[in-house]
Order: sequence, then structure tokens, then C-alpha cells
Amino acid sequence: MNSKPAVKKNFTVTTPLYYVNDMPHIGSAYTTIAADILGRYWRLRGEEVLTITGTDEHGLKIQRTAAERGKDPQTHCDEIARGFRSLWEKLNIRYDRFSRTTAKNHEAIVEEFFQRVWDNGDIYKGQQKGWYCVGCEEFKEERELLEGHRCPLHSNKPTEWRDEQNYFFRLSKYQNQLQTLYQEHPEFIQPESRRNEVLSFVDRGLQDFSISRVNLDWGFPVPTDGEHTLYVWFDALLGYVTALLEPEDKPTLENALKHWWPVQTHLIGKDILRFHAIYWPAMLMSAGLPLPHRVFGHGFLTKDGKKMGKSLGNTLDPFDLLDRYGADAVRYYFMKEIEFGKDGDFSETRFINVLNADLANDLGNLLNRTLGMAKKYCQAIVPEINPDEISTENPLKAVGLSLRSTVENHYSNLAYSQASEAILTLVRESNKYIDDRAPWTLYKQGEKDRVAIVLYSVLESVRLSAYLLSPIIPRISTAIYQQLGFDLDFDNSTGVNSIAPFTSHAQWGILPGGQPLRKPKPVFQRLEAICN
Ligand SMILES: Nc1ncnc2c1ncn2[C@@H]1O[C@H](COP(=O)(O)OP(=O)(O)OP(=O)(O)O)[C@@H](O)[C@H]1O
Repeated sequence: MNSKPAVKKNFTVTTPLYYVNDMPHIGSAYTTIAADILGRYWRLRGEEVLTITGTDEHGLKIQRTAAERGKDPQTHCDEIARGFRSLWEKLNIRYDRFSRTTAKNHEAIVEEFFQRVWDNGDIYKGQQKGWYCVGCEEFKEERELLEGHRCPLHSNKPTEWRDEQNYFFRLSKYQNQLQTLYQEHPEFIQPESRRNEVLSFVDRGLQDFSISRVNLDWGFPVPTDGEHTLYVWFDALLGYVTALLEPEDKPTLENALKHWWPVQTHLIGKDILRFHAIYWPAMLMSAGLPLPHRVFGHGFLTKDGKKMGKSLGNTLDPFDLLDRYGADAVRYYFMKEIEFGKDGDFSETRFINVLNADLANDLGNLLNRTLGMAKKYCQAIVPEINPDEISTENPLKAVGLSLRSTVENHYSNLAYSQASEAILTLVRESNKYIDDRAPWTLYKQGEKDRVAIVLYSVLESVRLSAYLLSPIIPRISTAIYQQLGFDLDFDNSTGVNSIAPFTSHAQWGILPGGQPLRKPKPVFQRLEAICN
């Protein structure tokens, strides 16, 4: 039996398959931006990458929502799934697979997986009594509920009492194996705070959970008993597996798992941690399949301290934010401003201030004024300098040389805020360096060699910053690279790998002397508060 994450050769990252009870909101965007950044970072390094997102479309909540909208469930799902796709396009999300749990090939994967778990003796019929939250699609323990059996995660809505025959998965059998997994692979659940939550939950003892429902049409029938419908989570988690099939593949587990499995990183919000860090590995153990490498449960975007969510309806409309400020602004703000893993409130004033300070003033102005000086003092070409001959006392070279390993470390740990901060340190140092060295005075004094060193150092630092920021703000990075005379587009990773390979471009000191520079154009317009 498998209890270890397998060693990875290629890189698969997933977002949750979002529940289609409503249109996506900024919380859905948050996880998807983070997954996109990780995928882009890996691609920049030349890794083989698969990014998966999609929608989870079965279950009672969807059946009810569709009925309330006067639609049949499939039409409802199609509409909402389209909404997710159009948001990803606006956000400049690059995904390889969009997995829908109502897709034709998914049922075959679910059936085969169910059969394996069944053959392993891990499914049995029993009586399920308890409080069911339709919002969470989950039975709740008394201690998780408020007075009156209301769910705190769903506007304190009352849960529903159920007393019915269900099929159960023997989760309790996997208690020891799960504990061994968490001990031997502390990296399996990240960050540390989430790991601790899971450990203490598992230490209190695991109970079997029901994997079927009665009186529910919208889902797959239990393969061994058509009277029951499979529980939405049992089917939803397997959407990650179905996503791995190539379009021409027959839908079998063998085909699905042959290349991209196991997933390197499942990115989720902390609300669905238990499903991914406990139920999912236990189900995979039961089916005898290798385990994913890491489950990262990030924090919540909150409004007045409460999780923003579709059910609560207290969300921020990402379409509106994107229309007003653009994709790079939204991507940068949420990744830079909220430490990944922690909760964070949104404030539009802060949004504008951060973007103006970092992207318009520090980064954008730096490029603009340096290109202006390069035109004036060096005929708009990169000064012919051998970077090896620049003293290591040069403050930009000193910061630039150590930046790659710091930033690599942060990206790998999904510490995007720290990655951005480290890169911005080089940008700020560059602004200070220009002010200190005052190339305009050096030029007047006839010190052309020193002017060349100053301008080279700054242009190279802007280049390196743009390169390392490209997973987060690909369009701004592309604009910077193009003004520095490169013909590449960070949205086309194949091109980037051949023209600007990570091994050289992630280093300080590679900007080719003599390269013609282009006309400066603001890469990020200062933002004013735009109210609708
Ligand atoms: N407020 C939020 N902050 C951060 N991520 C969120 C937030 N809300 C949703 N997400 C992301 O969406 C996932 C949950 O997807 P789901 O489709 O259930 O959305 P939801 O808005 O939480 O729905 P509901 O409010 O109906 O429970 C989370 O695990 C997380 O990845």
C-alpha cells in the first residue's frame, strides 16, 4: 500500500474545481492567480508543467440553485462554467485543462476508482444520522455548529437533519497511515498552521464518512446501487484525475495517471483543507495510488473580518475590478499585499496606493527615467560594459547576484509576497543608486565611463526585476523587456525559454552591451480611484 508522495519529474498544479452555485468571485480568482503564478514560474525554469482548474457541478446545492433559477441543472452548470472561463481569460490565467465533473469521461474514471475502493473492502452500507449543511455539502459535527444547528460558514443558515441509509468510506482504517504520512512528509500539508489544524483533527480520531446520498438526482449513481447517488466530494476530487486525460485517451485510470500524476501541488483555500489533506489521501491509499506531493491551504480574503463567499454574497466582483484596473494590477496586489497562507481584508485605497508606489513609481519611473538618460548620454543603446568588471561593491550588483536564489526559494514556497518584496528591494536600491550617483552631473564632468557603469547597472537591475516578476505581472514584464530591446512575450513561455532561459536571465549581468533600446513608454499608468 502506498503512503508516500512519489518523486516528481514533471509539475502539475491544481486549483480547486469551483462549485458552480454562483459566478466566480475574487476568492476564486485568488487561488487561480496563485496557481497560475506557480505554473508560470515552473515554466520559466523550463520544467514540464500542467495547470488544472475547472468546476465541480454535482450535488444538492447545484440542483437547488438551478431550480431556483428555473433552469435545468446542466444548462445552469454550462452558464456558470462559461463565467469561470471568461474570468480566467480576463485575468490572463494560463491553464492547460478545465475539468468539469459533468464531462462525459469523468463518470468512467469515478466508476473505476469506486470499484478499486470497493474491491479493497473500504465501502459499506450504514445509517447516517446527522446535521447536513447544504452550503458546505457536508455532515457537521455538533461542535462545528452554532446554537440551533446553524452553520457559521454559511450565514448562520440552519443545517438539515438527516437520518438515512448511505454508503460509507472506511476513513477510520487509514488513521495510522495518514499520521505516518504527515510525520514522514511534513511538507505534505502547508503552511505549518494548516498542518497543525489537520494533525489535531486527525489525532482526535477519524470517523468513516458517507459517500452517497438518497433523494438526489443530480450526480452519478453509485455503481453498485442505482438507488444511491455518489456524494459530490467523492466525485469532485476525482476531477483532478480526469483532467489528466489527453483528449484522445480512453477514460481509464491507467491512461489518466500515466504521465502527469501525482499532482505536485493542490492549491486550495483553508475551507476545503479536510477534504484534500485527509479524505483525498485516504481515498488514494485505498485505491492503491501514489499520493500528491503537497496540499497548500491558503487563507481567506475577508470583508469586515468574514470570509467572502458566494453563499454569503459579500464578495468583490473581479470582473469590475479588472475592467477598472487591468489584470496585472489585480494579480500583483493580491499576491504582494496579502501574505499567502494568512487572511486579508481588501481596501481599494490600499490597492491604489500599493500599485502606484510599487509599479508606477518605483518600477515604472525607474525604467522611464533610465531609458531617457540612456538616450541622452549613450545614443539609446545598452552601454558596452563587461559586467564581470563591475566592482562587487556596486550596490546593485551585490543585491542582484543574490536575488535569484532568494526569489527561487520564495516562489517554490508560494511566498509570493516575500518574492515581490525581495525584487522590489533591488528596484528601490536602483532608484537610490541613480540619485546618489547623479549620472547627469557625471556626464557634465565628462565622466562618461562612470555614466556607462551607472546606466548599465540600473538597466540590468530593471531587466532582472522584470524577469523575476514575470510570473506575477507578465504583461508589465513583457513591456519592460521589449523596451530594453528584447523581442519576447512572457505570455508565450516556449518562446521565453529559448530566448531568455532561466539559467542565464535569472542572473544579474547578462544584458548585452550594444543592444538597441526602444522608446520609453509608461509600463504602468498611475491609478486614480475610479468609482462606478
Ligand atoms: N474568501 C475567499 N478567500 C480566498 N479564497 C477563496 C475565498 N472564497 C473562495 N475561495 C476559493 O474558492 C474555494 C472554494 O470554492 P467554492 O466554489 O466553494 O467557493 P465559495 O465562494 O467559498 O462558495 P460558498 O460561499 O458557496 O461556500 C476555496 O477553497 C478557495 O480556493
